Amino acid sequence: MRETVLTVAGLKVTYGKKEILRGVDFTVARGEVVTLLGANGSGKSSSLNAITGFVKPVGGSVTLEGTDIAGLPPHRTFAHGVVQVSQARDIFPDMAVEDNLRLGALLRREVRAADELERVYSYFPRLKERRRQHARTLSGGEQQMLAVGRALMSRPKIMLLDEPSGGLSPQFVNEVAEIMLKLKGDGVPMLIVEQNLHLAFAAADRFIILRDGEILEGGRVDALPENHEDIVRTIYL
Ligand SMILES: Nc1ncnc2c1ncn2[C@@H]1O[C@H](COP(=O)(O)OP(=O)(O)OP(=O)(O)O)[C@@H](O)[C@H]1O
Repeated sequence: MRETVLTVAGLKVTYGKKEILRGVDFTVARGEVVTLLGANGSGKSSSLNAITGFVKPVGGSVTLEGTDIAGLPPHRTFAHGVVQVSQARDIFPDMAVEDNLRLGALLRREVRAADELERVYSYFPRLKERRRQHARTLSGGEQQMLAVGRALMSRPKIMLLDEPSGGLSPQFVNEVAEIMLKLKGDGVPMLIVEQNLHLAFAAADRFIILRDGEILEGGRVDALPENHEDIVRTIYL
């Protein structure tokens, strides 16, 4: 059994009176990639945001390597080693690629930016070639690389990815799949929310299906049949 990195137990989120997460439980082990699936509005992004601290849960616990981080604000969960890459790819368009990357190492005291830059550039040589360019001059796929690269700069204990394929053309979706496989090969634990099942299953070891803020089903990706029709039906019907 691999050691558990993240344990989410009984996680509850409400917006006003509306219950969005009604007690969600799951774990992510060291080196494991888990994908969180579900129809629109089932609570996938809310789960990530409640772990990172963008949304404060009203119940339950979030434990990172034995430390309860539930309810901490994002800069504190980040300092503990949780990093989220969001759909909006919130990079700074008018800053150079390298300056965007360096921001990723701030707030993580144990991390040396120079070492991490070399590591990120070895992942993404294209970012090294473009390190002096403004981030806005990068292609969509390269901007996604930059967002992931910046997240890696903090040497995260776990990386949360919200729709890494969001808004990208099919050509770039393949690039994102390659990035995720590289990270997985390097043992970075990941929790991925992704509508594109092909992409989600390309990297994930396990899947979890949310419906109306509860876990409906889960299992190992390698135990799924070749065509995913049943899963699609479970998710959307
Ligand atoms: N800040 C907010 N205030 C009020 N309601 C919200 C807020 N954020 C999300 N919701 C609602 O909570 C529910 C769950 O949203 P969430 O974004 O977690 O779902 P999701 O599974 O990620 O959906 P999608 O695939 O559409 O992004 C939705 O009904 C959404 O409208």
